[in-house]
Amino acid sequence: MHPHIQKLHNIAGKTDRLIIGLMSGTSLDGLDVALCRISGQGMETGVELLHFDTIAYDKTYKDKIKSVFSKRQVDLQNVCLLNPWIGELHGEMILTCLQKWGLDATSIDLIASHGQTIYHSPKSLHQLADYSNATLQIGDGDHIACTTGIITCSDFRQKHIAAGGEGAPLAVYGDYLLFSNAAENRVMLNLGGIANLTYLPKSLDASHVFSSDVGPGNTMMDAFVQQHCPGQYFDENSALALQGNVHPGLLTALKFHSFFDQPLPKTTGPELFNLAYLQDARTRCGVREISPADIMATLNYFSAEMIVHALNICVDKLDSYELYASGGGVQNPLLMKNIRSLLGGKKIRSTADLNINPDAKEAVLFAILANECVAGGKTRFGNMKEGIPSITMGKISFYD
Ligand SMILES: Nc1ncnc2c1ncn2[C@@H]1O[C@H](COP(=O)(O)OP(=O)(O)OP(=O)(O)O)[C@@H](O)[C@H]1O
Ligand SMILES: CC(=O)N[C@H]1[C@@H]2OC[C@@H](O2)[C@@H](O)[C@@H]1O[C@H](C)C(=O)O
Repeated sequence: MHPHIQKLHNIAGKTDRLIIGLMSGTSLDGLDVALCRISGQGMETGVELLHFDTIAYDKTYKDKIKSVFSKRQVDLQNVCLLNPWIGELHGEMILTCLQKWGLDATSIDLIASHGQTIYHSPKSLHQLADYSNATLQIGDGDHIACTTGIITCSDFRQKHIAAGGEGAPLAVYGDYLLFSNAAENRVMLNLGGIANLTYLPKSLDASHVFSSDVGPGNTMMDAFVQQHCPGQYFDENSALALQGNVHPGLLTALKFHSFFDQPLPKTTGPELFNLAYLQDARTRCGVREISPADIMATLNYFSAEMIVHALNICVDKLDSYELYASGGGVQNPLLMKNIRSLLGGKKIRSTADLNINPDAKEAVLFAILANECVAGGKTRFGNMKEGIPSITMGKISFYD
């Protein structure tokens, strides 16, 4: 047996594992790095979040990614160069975190790397008969493994597509293992660039778990701020949106898209919800002059309304449920206020109430996917109808 297979076998046999989960999302704000101690597997999974940091991306990084991000026409050499470049950079960022936390790479069992999505194209977007759902994450795992000397599990989304899914949302797998609770129905709402939700029935029946993207979270607001306020990346504390009013005509035009008529589950990304989408809605609503503050107030309300629309479909026949939010959008006060008021004042909890920092949640969930990849795989979701194939995801990279 190759010594590295033996090493993996030993890791799989441990009672708990130190796993670093990485998430670099659609907002391109930074790399989320979550060091987790994970015990058990499946419904017996236990997680302790030992350290969490977001390593902010500098302007150079953002510009490099933006040159290929969610664009149909790109310089292919650029994509080729960025794939190892991001892997090495993410590896170096991990080494920086480990130094800061006073830990040696040899003490870490695994890295779970999401990579950087540069294009997400479910069939509903490309509509090409000869092709299936497709998604592309770069930042290759071999480069992370060789840079850090830590076995790396990466590229989780391809298996999901190979098994008939759309490659997302994957959070549902970890949400189910970590947050399902027999005392209450739960909806986990992640407010990232794209908003998504997971429904966790109190029956704990994996075949009734449900998950879907629902539309834009922050992505259109971020894109508009970046265009309108050079040097700013997002509408900090809703400052711009709070100065404006919702423009009813623009709101109606924004909501008029076939994506919102498609049944759940579905997935999407900035390939659809971008400045061109906004421009198209502005043209269709026919009003030339709308102030930037009104546009931002309208985009904010648009995200909230479409999130609540999907949420209401998802919880339609339930007597009761508790809502737990996570992701950067939790820090957008107007977005939270709009969601709350559209839900009739319902209390919105945070995953902090479940002991997981809402900013760290997605990185932790990828650590759980890696744990399942090496030591789990026994949970049967078994309801392919709902886009959640019963599979183990991730590819293993050794450093030797
Ligand atoms: N103080 C704040 N005020 C307003 N918005 C904020 C604030 N802090 C963070 N955000 C929003 O959160 C975003 C980052 O969210 P997050 O890190 O969850 O996104 P992501 O992981 O890239 O997204 P995704 O889950 O779609 O991949 C920022 O781009 C911004 O829109
Ligand atoms: C293709 C891709 O990267 N999708 C992301 C994105 O960001 C949010 C939403 O769109 C979600 O579907 C997904 O990420 C989370 C982590 C998921 O798969 O659950």
